[in-house]
Amino acid sequence: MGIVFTRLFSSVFGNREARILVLGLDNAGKTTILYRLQMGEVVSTIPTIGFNVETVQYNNIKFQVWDLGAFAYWLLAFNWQEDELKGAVVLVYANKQDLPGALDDAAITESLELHKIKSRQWAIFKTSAIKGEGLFEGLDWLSNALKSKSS
Ligand SMILES: Nc1nc2c(ncn2[C@@H]2O[C@H](COP(=O)(O)OP(=O)(O)OP(=O)(O)O)[C@@H](O)[C@H]2O)c(=O)[nH]1
Ligand SMILES: [Mg+2]
Repeated sequence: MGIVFTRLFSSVFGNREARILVLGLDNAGKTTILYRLQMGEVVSTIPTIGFNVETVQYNNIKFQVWDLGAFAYWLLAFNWQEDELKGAVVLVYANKQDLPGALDDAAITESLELHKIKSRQWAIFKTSAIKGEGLFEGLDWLSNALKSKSS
């Protein structure tokens, strides 16, 4: 897995490429979000075994999205090097906002201690992958953050 993350983004014929590593608790909605972004539809999912890699083109940026199941995440944790994520920006989706009792963005910021991140750009967006809400707002932020870094 090591070589996969060596290049976070590069220019390809005027379009940019970025890699997104999707991390989250089991059942959080990672795979649903991935397919919602890619196809604009809700697909039924089963727990991810291994990983999914899909490409999402948005705002002139081609995002290669790595959605890891628990085992792939475990493998990665032992294999990745710090500098492979150097310069990475952090986008947090506070998903399942359509469910009663979902934590809002302020509560999640506090529990993940996002406010303590000083060395990277980060942002949090409330989303409902089922309803298709908030996801592209997050990608807008991400593409602007990547553009401002590389200009
Ligand atoms: N109500 C609600 N359900 C959601 C939302 N997003 C995902 N789900 C449901 O949550 C369940 C788990 O979604 P997945 O996308 O498989 O979650 P995952 O994070 O990929 O799970 P693992 O692969 O097991 O780590 C599925 O039944 C989804 O339909 C959401 O925004 N709202
Ligand atoms: Mg999954």
